[in-house]
Amino acid sequence: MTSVNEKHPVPSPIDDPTLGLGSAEPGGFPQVDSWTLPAAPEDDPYGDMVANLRSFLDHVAAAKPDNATVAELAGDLAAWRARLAPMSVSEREQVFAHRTDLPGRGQTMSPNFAIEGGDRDGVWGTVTYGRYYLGGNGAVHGGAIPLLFDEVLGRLANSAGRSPCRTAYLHTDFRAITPVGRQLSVRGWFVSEEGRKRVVRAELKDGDTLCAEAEGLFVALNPGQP
Ligand SMILES: CCCCCCCCCCCC(=O)SCCNC(=O)CCNC(=O)[C@H](O)C(C)(C)COP(=O)(O)OP(=O)(O)OC[C@H]1O[C@@H](n2cnc3c(N)ncnc32)[C@H](O)[C@@H]1OP(=O)(O)O
Repeated sequence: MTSVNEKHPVPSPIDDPTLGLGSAEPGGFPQVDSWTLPAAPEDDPYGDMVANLRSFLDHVAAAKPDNATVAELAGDLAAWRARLAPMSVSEREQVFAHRTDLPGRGQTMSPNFAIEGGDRDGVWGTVTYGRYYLGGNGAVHGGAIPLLFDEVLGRLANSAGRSPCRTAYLHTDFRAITPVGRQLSVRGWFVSEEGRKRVVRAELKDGDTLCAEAEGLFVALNPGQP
């Protein structure tokens, strides 16, 4: 299946052979061993590219471009898609979301969580939601907040030499609107760890205002579980 756009047909992800994931990997994603993150190298084109990609998405969301600009952009994007398609690799080899030394883990799907510190029991840092995450009337989209919590708590629950685990539930309470374009503080901490079950909580604050809080249960994977 392709898009209706004649000039730059876009294959559906289902039909695009360059987007295959490679072989399934029991045990899930690579582990995060510690919050003591290595410093990103000074000359880091990947980090630079991801930062620009995030900013690009914010500008796409904020702009009201004329048709000529939109057509030119569509052409540029189509050219980049064609250039990247032959470079597609398996999940284990991909760079996107595997750069734990970069803010936001070097990806653009979840909000740009910048870690300030952490230990075996907790993690803290900041996040600034760009215009891309706008739900309406200055507030962040409600779905983008659990996305942040899953990222923060998922990393915490998988950290410090713990075995890989997955989110079983993630309960979010929205206490006040979460503003777009402000630096917010984020904190996640362990509540309990019993057998395979890891209960963790997190909060998102704008200054002293509690915007949202969450509790997650992460269950350690048994051998062979995807
Ligand atoms: C560089 C890379 C960085 C890596 C950094 C990565 C950061 C991002 C991390 C993102 C993490 C994700 O989003 S992971 C993706 C979203 N999650 C998923 O896709 C998970 C889908 N669900 C599952 O696969 C499964 O349901 C599991 C594995 C969670 C659990 O299944 P299971 O293994 O069969 O275990 P099961 O016996 O059911 O449950 C074990 C115990 O947990 C309890 N339990 C299980 N589910 C629940 C529940 N929803 N609510 C209450 N309790 C529950 C059971 O009652 C039981 O308690 P008791 O009887 O023992 O007392």
